[in-house]
Amino acid sequence: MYLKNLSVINYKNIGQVDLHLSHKFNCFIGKNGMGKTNILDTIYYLSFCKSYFSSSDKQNVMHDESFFMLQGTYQIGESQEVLSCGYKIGQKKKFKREDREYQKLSEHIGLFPLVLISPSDQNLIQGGSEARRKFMDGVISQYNKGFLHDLIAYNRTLLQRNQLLKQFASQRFFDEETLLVYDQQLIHYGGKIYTARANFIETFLPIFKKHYHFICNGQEQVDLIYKSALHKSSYEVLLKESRQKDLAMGYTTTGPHKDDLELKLDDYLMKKIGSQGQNKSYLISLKFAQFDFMKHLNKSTPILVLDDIFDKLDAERVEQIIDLVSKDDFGQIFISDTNREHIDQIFKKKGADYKIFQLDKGDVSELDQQL
Ligand SMILES: Nc1ncnc2c1ncn2[C@@H]1O[C@H](COP(=O)(O)OP(=O)(O)OP(=O)(O)O)[C@@H](O)[C@H]1O
Repeated sequence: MYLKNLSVINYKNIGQVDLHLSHKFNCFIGKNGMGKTNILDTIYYLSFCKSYFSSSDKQNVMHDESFFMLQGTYQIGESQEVLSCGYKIGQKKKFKREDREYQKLSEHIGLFPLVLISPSDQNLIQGGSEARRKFMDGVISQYNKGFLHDLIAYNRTLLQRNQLLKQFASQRFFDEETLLVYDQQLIHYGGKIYTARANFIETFLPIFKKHYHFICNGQEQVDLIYKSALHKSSYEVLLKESRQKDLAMGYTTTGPHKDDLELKLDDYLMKKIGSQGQNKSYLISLKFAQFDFMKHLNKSTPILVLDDIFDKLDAERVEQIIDLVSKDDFGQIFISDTNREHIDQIFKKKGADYKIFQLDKGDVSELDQQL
């Protein structure tokens, strides 16, 4: 599957654009703030029915305009499919596959798989544990349909249990029976979440290591360690042990909602010692492993979107990455960069099929390839 044509009207600073794309590499180059990320975001949007960067659709409409339109024509084997999304400020967005409008946008997720890597993903390494739980849960949800349901049920129960604990504290009473009902539900769903995450990391780790080794040319050792209080005791025991603490604090202090994924580089915490280039290589390897996972599960090669990933990487690592994604394991790739020189040279060397587009204040023009 690949995106053959892309049309955009009024999406952020992109006024009107119609692009015919390469089935392999498409590079968007231009100075800072010209709209490279915005174009990549429209491609993400067509796969996920939302922007990667802004949670409100109103923010995605070009200033002083009232709507945006996106349309993508995908080549899938011998046939073509058109996805389109229209949003008018103040109205519900309309997302269509061919001419059929989705009633539930969740039906669309996963059908046009895509993996995006952006500088904002650094949060996965530098941020708190929530970002890493989200990453694990996001990948698991793509292949384990029951997982999302368990996660939602767990979070809902957690919220209710926390409200109850707060009530106990503020109204100075204690109702063990109700607390135990919530405990039973947390134990049920929490146990499933824990098992799913543990199994996931076991399978994911060797794939991640393989990618990191390739990118850094085998010079550094990496590890991912799933941290959970449930390693030591059952959730039932943990909840009993922490009850007094929970009552004092007014919230649930232990459980899978506190899990983390420790990211290690040569036995040290990545967050503490990673250079900017190592951080980037780490992030790319995590996302490439996610790509492998999705490809295997969907039996369809995801589109890969690389937003500004080469900055801070040395020439050797850039070449290793391009080498890797040039292989047939990867399908269509979108890249943004401020500098065309190395991109042209590397693709020439690889003999890859590619197109280069120049972004200038939201206008896009296709450039001739350099000889
Ligand atoms: N709703 C909007 N309407 C008009 N312009 C917008 C809107 N939202 C964002 N912009 C503009 O989009 C530009 C940023 O575009 P983008 O993030 O795609 O840049 P970029 O080319 O990726 O830059 P960099 O190389 O710095 O990452 C900014 O100039 C910003 O003002």
